[in-house]
Amino acid sequence: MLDDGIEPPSYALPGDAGADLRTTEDVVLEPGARALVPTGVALALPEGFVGLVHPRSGLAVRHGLTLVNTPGTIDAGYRGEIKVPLLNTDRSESIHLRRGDRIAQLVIQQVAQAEFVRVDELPDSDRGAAGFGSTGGFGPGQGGSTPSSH
Ligand SMILES: O=c1ccn([C@H]2C[C@H](O)[C@@H](COP(=O)(O)OP(=O)(O)OP(=O)(O)O)O2)c(=O)[nH]1
Ligand SMILES: [Mg+2]
Repeated sequence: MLDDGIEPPSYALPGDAGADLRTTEDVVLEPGARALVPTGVALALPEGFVGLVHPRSGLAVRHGLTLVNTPGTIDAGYRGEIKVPLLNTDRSESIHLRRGDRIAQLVIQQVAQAEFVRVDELPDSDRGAAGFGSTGGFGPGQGGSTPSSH
């Protein structure tokens, strides 16, 4: 920890995927504003792992708080302080965060590294090159389910 007054990342409940990260600073985010917020945490993740910084859904739903770059990528070799680019998506309410508040969550995963090579052709697949809504969306004419009217 880079800040002894701040709790290390912690899992709120046994089995949780995300360990909560806290802000070391009081922060006020005006509607639409963003701020790079320090967490007081620096890590040495083993090679082959990544830290992904995700928003907390409660703060997202209640206040519109999200991360500009969600999920943020913490490389295994990064030794600096984890910082979180917060964004207040609410159009009218500002968000007031206090030092020690849990602002985001860190999910640690194993990652594969690829070797990228040039080829003339790719092997066939069911999807092929179809994407970007090719299987349908929502609403009339989108090939998906139609929401009930209200
Ligand atoms: O939300 C984030 C995202 C990244 N980082 C740190 C850890 C990460 O290893 C480093 C680089 O992040 P990223 O690769 O996403 O940024 P970049 O713009 O590609 O910078 P770089 O050129 O340093 O890789 O910044 C954070 O502290 N918080
Ligand atoms: Mg990078």
